[in-house]
Amino acid sequence: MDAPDRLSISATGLTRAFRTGRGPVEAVRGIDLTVRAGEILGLLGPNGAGKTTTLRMLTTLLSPTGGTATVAGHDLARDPAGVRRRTGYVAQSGGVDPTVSVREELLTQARLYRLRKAEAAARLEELTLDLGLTGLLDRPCGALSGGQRRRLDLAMALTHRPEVLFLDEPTTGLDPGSRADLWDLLRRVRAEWGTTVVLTTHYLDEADALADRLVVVDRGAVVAEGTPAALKARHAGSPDASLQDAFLAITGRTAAPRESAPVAV
Ligand SMILES: Nc1ncnc2c1ncn2[C@@H]1O[C@H](COP(=O)(O)OP(=O)(O)OP(=O)(O)O)[C@@H](O)[C@H]1O
Repeated sequence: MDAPDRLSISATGLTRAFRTGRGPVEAVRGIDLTVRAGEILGLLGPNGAGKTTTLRMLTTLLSPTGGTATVAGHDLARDPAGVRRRTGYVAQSGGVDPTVSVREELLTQARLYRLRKAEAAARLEELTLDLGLTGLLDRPCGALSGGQRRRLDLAMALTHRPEVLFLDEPTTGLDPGSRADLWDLLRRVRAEWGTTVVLTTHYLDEADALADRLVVVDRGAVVAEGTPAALKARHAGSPDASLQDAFLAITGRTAAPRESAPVAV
């Protein structure tokens, strides 16, 4: 595996403002971030904190309006193609074609990354086994369950063996069993390939169980960072306290996703 101190991501003053009809929105205001190779980093924050905007910048989908970053050894502004070659991204809602089979979708992805035919077939077999997609290859993507669909999204993002994998709320909407399966998968990907993983989540149990280190973002800026135990000790009084309490102390809000807001009956 990589030397422990090698950095996969180093961002300084990363900023993104949007112009809107109601004036400028500063979605991300000067985020500094370092992620070590092989680390699993959890990006937490209340709704609208700037997590997705940060991931979209680090994956080259959105240009920063300020700041610099190096991702997997490539400069974000000077070499976006280099960044794209070495990173994978699972967005909140992946764009697979519901009518196309899982096999076809994976092979198309392999072609997009210019894998040769034999290489693509070998990678397909490997990813199918690793991500538990055996038996699903001839199914249309639209017929997959939520958990199966996330595994396909993950397989697609891993097709080109990226050094860094970005995941935006990968387990939102999954049942507890499928969530735990995905955590195991991510741990396995990291262990086998040394992949660096950066994920956003609103589930604090997930952040606690999976992430080596957490960065809490609020109103576009980093407001706390550390291991789950360190954040609990520093902000909730004890390493055995709950991450919910630490998050509440840091941001003044709960981490609940928008759709889980209480519904009046
Ligand atoms: N294209 C855009 N145009 C205008 N404002 C935007 C745009 N994209 C994001 N924003 C705003 O930037 C802020 C940060 O949004 P972002 O989606 O990054 O937050 P988030 O932390 O991912 O939130 P959530 O947890 O709800 O997904 C929000 O106020 C959002 O409304």
